Amino acid sequence: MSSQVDTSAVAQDLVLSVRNLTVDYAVHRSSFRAVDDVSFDVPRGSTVAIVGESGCGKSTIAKAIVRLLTPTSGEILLNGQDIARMPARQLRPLRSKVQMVFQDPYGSLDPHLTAEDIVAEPLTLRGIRSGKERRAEAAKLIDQVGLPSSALGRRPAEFSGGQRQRIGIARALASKPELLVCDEATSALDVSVQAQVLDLLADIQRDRGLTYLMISHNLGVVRESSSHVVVMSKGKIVEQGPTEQVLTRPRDPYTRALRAAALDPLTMTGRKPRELVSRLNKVAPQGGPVLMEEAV
Ligand SMILES: Nc1ncnc2c1ncn2[C@@H]1O[C@H](COP(=O)(O)OP(=O)(O)OP(=O)(O)O)[C@@H](O)[C@H]1O
Repeated sequence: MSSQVDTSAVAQDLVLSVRNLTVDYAVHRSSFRAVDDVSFDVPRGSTVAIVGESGCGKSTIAKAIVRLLTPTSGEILLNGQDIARMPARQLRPLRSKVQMVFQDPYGSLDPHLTAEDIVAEPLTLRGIRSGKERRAEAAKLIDQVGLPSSALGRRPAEFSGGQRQRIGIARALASKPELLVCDEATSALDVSVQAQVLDLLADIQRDRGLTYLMISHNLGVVRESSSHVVVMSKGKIVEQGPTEQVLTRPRDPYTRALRAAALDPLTMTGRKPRELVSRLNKVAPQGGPVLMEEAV
């Protein structure tokens, strides 16, 4: 691992540049390639989305970026510095710069802690340790995500899904990150609540100049929130570019099939028609897992 800074990424003002990323999981005595030679850039202040069917490797990329796992090969340049295989000790001061908002607002918050404690936890990364300062900062963050101050003393079970996701966002903001990785951050929510959370994320981005990497299987969310999109299938990128262009004039047959599936009224009602699945499998790259019906 090199601690050198990549000057081309810095010159282009890329918060994140993922280059030739490959991730293998150990499975029994063998290994499974979940992400295969993936490269994309995330310019400062932008929102880049990664889209693709379940199992295509989206969360694995997210986990590699926040270093919940160490990739097999490739580079993850954060502000030009490769963190892909950086040792924990060196990584610690960079932890505050990248935060993650998880899919499941029910499972990702500690049920025993109050909203104040949850939001205050990452303040340690900024060296904020005094109780008074932590309480004041947590109150500010809770206000920024549109929750009343009375929320501070309540525990996760006392909130709705959308409110819980707001707490998750407040927690993610507490360390003053430069990059938020939102892994299916709205997919557990009702459509109207989903829109409110996306609006909140857009407001926060405007106010703070934050950069987002949005991971979603939902093309509607991708269209709504991102300027660039990376389309993945079976661990590989099949197409990437400006969101509007990729979604309105997809070049790759897989993207076209994904779009057709998203527009299909049967899919929108939650049913998984067999023919759509087989259509997606026909146009997906060779190798990797076969798309299951329930994955559409
Ligand atoms: N710890 C693991 N060990 C072995 N295989 C794994 C592990 N985690 C994920 N995989 C496999 O790697 C592939 C990619 O998984 P990943 O969770 O990244 O997909 P995804 O696109 O995020 O899917 P979803 O949208 O359902 O979350 C899948 O085939 C999955 O079964």
